[in-house]
Amino acid sequence: MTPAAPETTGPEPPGLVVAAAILDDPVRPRRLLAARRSRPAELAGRWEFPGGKVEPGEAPIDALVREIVEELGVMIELGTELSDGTPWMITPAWRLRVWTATRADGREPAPADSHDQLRWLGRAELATVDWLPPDRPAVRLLGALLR
Ligand SMILES: Nc1nc2c([nH]c(=O)n2[C@H]2C[C@H](O)[C@@H](COP(=O)(O)OP(=O)(O)OP(=O)(O)O)O2)c(=O)[nH]1
Repeated sequence: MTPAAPETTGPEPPGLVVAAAILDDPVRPRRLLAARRSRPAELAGRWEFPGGKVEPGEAPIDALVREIVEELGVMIELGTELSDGTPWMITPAWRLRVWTATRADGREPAPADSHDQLRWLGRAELATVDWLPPDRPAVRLLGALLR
């Protein structure tokens, strides 16, 4: 019988990417904010939910609020988690969690370094941008949420 491998040599747990599906209104959402990546080269031009990687020791929700301030210059208030306990796979090493959100201050989101374009998409426009593949299940759920 092969002895069990010591736990310390087990695979690393996947890292977590957190992202926000920012809606124009918390009660009657009609539009979703999509962001076009400006980097790295292999992802530039693809559309996503703004967000980023959770740092070691950081709570996912804190990471998400931090990333949105850095990337768009706005404070958000989080709604429900679309991934609902089952993060979506990005690669074997990375998982994606997505929350709905709305703006908590009166500011209009503006792209910094990570994105070169933002677009508020209505339900009928959701399929008009080239979403990163891991985002597509969330985009489908949002299609049912928008009026
Ligand atoms: N931010 C974001 N990343 C996504 C989404 N969907 C998806 O597959 N990803 C992938 C793209 C990247 O490989 C990875 C996130 O990397 P990132 O570059 O946004 O993270 P970060 O801001 O923390 O930047 P860094 O530490 O890599 O410089 O997850 C999404 O909706 N939002």
